[in-house]
Amino acid sequence: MVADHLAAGAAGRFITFEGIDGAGKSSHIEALAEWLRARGAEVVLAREPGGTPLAEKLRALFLHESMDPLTEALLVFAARRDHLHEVIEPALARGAVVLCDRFTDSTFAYQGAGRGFDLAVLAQLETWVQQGRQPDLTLWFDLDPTEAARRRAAVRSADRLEREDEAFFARVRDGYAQRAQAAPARFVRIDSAQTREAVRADAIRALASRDWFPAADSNRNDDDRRA
Ligand SMILES: Nc1ncnc2c1ncn2[C@@H]1O[C@H](COP(=O)(O)OP(=O)(O)O)[C@@H](O)[C@H]1O
Ligand SMILES: Cc1cn([C@H]2C[C@H](O)[C@@H](COP(=O)(O)OP(=O)(O)O)O2)c(=O)[nH]c1=O
Repeated sequence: MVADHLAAGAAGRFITFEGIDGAGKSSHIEALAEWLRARGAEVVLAREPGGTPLAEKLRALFLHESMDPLTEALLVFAARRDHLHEVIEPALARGAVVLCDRFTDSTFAYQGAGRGFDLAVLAQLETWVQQGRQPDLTLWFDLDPTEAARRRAAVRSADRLEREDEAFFARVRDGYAQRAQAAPARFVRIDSAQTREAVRADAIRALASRDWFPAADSNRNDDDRRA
């Protein structure tokens, strides 16, 4: 059970990456993982929907089959439940840093704000599935939908959600803004219209500002430093 891990006192950090498709979040996850490893962290890379064999099967259904918004929500939360149980909670319990490409803010933004699905039902599913688990930090890569569509078109063919129009992505973006406003201590907004280098620097600054990850040198004890 998820709750068993929580009861054991999870020591790790759970960091999520959010934004509309094409905003640039996936481009920076590996660099942030390297930054964390340089500070001695065990890093677990994850994505949603997906991250376990079962959740990856649900991801394939979710991305390629038509379905109504409740079915979408149930599928992503089913995948999330398996992912939490099999990967995220055990990793946090052993002190790892989990970097997850999308999590429940995506559900509120896409199924809630984008599709117009009932936010109260999503909140109920969130409670059942997560049992109190929330990200410690969420990096929101924020980009204008027109520019995001341009970036996507340059590099990949669209899946079912990416074929939605710009009005849909404008609503999804508003959905993120609402989630950020409701949880300002957890969210850091990153201006993704900047160059890749500037976006990466902002993302690293957001991690560094938390004081959770001391530089490798400061892990040494005083005797080491005097030597
Ligand atoms: N700051 C940036 N400026 C211009 N292009 C970018 C920037 N960041 C990412 N890209 C490009 O935009 C595309 C989408 O980026 P990606 O990281 O896959 O977005 P996401 O994971 O948010 O959907 C990729 O081709 C990527 O190289
Ligand atoms: C996690 C999640 C993703 N999604 C959507 C957002 C994306 O369009 C799609 C797959 O996410 P992702 O693999 O992150 O796509 P990308 O690399 O293009 O950002 O699933 C939801 O609609 N609800 C959710 O709860």
